[in-house]
Amino acid sequence: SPGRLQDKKLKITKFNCFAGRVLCHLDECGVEDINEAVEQAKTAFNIWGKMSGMERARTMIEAARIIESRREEIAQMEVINNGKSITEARLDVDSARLCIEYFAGLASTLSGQHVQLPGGSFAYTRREPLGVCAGIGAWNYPFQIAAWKSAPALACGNAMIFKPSPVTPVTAVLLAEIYAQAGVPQGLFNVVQGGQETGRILCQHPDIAKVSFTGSVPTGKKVSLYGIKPVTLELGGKSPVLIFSDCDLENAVRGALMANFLSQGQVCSNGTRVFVQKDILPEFVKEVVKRTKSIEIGDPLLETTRMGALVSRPHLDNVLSYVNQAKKEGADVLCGGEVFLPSDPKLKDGYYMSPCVLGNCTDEMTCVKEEIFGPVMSVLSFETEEEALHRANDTTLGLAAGVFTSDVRRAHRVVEHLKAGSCFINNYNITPVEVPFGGFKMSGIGRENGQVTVEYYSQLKTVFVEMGDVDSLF
Ligand SMILES: NC(=O)c1ccc[n+]([C@@H]2O[C@H](COP(=O)([O-])OP(=O)(O)OC[C@H]3O[C@@H](n4cnc5c(N)ncnc54)[C@H](O)[C@@H]3O)[C@@H](O)[C@H]2O)c1
Ligand SMILES: O=CCc1c[nH]cn1
Repeated sequence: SPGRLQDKKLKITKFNCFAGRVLCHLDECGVEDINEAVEQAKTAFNIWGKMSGMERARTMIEAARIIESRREEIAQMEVINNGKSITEARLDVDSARLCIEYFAGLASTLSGQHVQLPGGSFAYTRREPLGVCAGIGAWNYPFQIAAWKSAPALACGNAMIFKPSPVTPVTAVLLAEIYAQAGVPQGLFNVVQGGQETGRILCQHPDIAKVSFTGSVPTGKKVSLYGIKPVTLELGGKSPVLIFSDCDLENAVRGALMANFLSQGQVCSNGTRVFVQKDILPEFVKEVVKRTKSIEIGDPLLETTRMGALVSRPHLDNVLSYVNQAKKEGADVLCGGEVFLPSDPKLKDGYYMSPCVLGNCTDEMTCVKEEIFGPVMSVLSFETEEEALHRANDTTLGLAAGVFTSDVRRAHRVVEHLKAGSCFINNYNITPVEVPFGGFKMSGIGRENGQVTVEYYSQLKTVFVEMGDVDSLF
């Protein structure tokens, strides 16, 4: 309601990441707005939660169809929202659509179990929705995260109130429009805008049954303490990629680039610690540096661009400060790591930098220990499999890990010992919606995508049915 929002004092200023200009101002939602969204969601849930899975699926499939028909418009809006290249933004829109299609397919499969008990009695289980769920998004995949959270929530019969990051507030609103156009009950998927205070109010609301959060470890810790309600936490990473000398080098180089430079390096699962077996290190580094230097940086709306702008000026400054710190600690900047000025004068205030490869890295360096969340790859060398595994696992995080080798036995032996929720063999950073995604250790709790996610958006009710008399002890 615009009338209500105009009363709010706190404002979000959204910048266009690739030109550095003010894009819009938004009012932060407060208690009243959130109460209103929750009331609407409860009303919608009373309708949606009672529908059959097939009925819900039909509406969700319509939402997926609308996304497909608006693909280019959403992708262009995501470029303005986030700064990533149009090529990647289109893939994000596709992933959002596929996720909605996938969970629409699962909606009618939700079922329980029948258990026979003595004397003809029996019990059965029912998988029931939780109610009104909160989704909190990070800024790196704004549209996709909103879909990855809402699709399983809605498929299981829940309502969702979604709060995007204030850094990228725009495209989640398009998803709300699309669900409404597809015919979900009014308020079933609503968007509230704001930062940490809005997020806190939303998560702590007594009628919010579950929180699904994507963001940093420190914020995730706060969210996990908000109350006795189920939480899914998709947090940060500092993931390792192990490149053995028996690998297909061409694929290992491609994999290392995919592990570091998608979305300007702003990907939670990025494999930023690249461990390379000593005997192939010179060859690997030469090829990685050559290809990194040839990455086309600039206007993210151009088809030829492969790296757009980082998400904000403060974030760019932070990433550059990590590169400086790495230099001070003895790493070699093999390429990049500098502010990039596009030739188009309209883009001169955008947040661009050249992708960076750091050589001569050691495990103690800040660039190897901390999540930089920018286009900075740290290359380390190792000699034995045992050593590489020990060093790869020597972190409090455990989101993802990769291994490149042609030895099938080594590949499976290594992933068995890697302490990470998503492991890749001879590839990196693919996220098909049919498979679960999520972290070990401090990288998170729970999973997104795949069949298992149904368990995180529903609750199991057990019903005991007595067919005889009550055998009372009294
Ligand atoms: N594992 C994953 O799937 C995944 C995906 C994307 C990003 N990430 C992680 O997210 C981080 C970058 O994103 P970010 O900077 O937006 O993270 P962030 O933790 O700063 O913010 C995430 C969201 O939480 C909200 N928030 C902040 N304080 C809150 C509070 N006290 N209560 C409730 N909500 C609050 C923010 O407004 C934002 O919407 C990185 O660490 C990255 O690894 C993880
Ligand atoms: O950023 C981490 C991986 C991901 C992609 N989409 C949502 N999360």
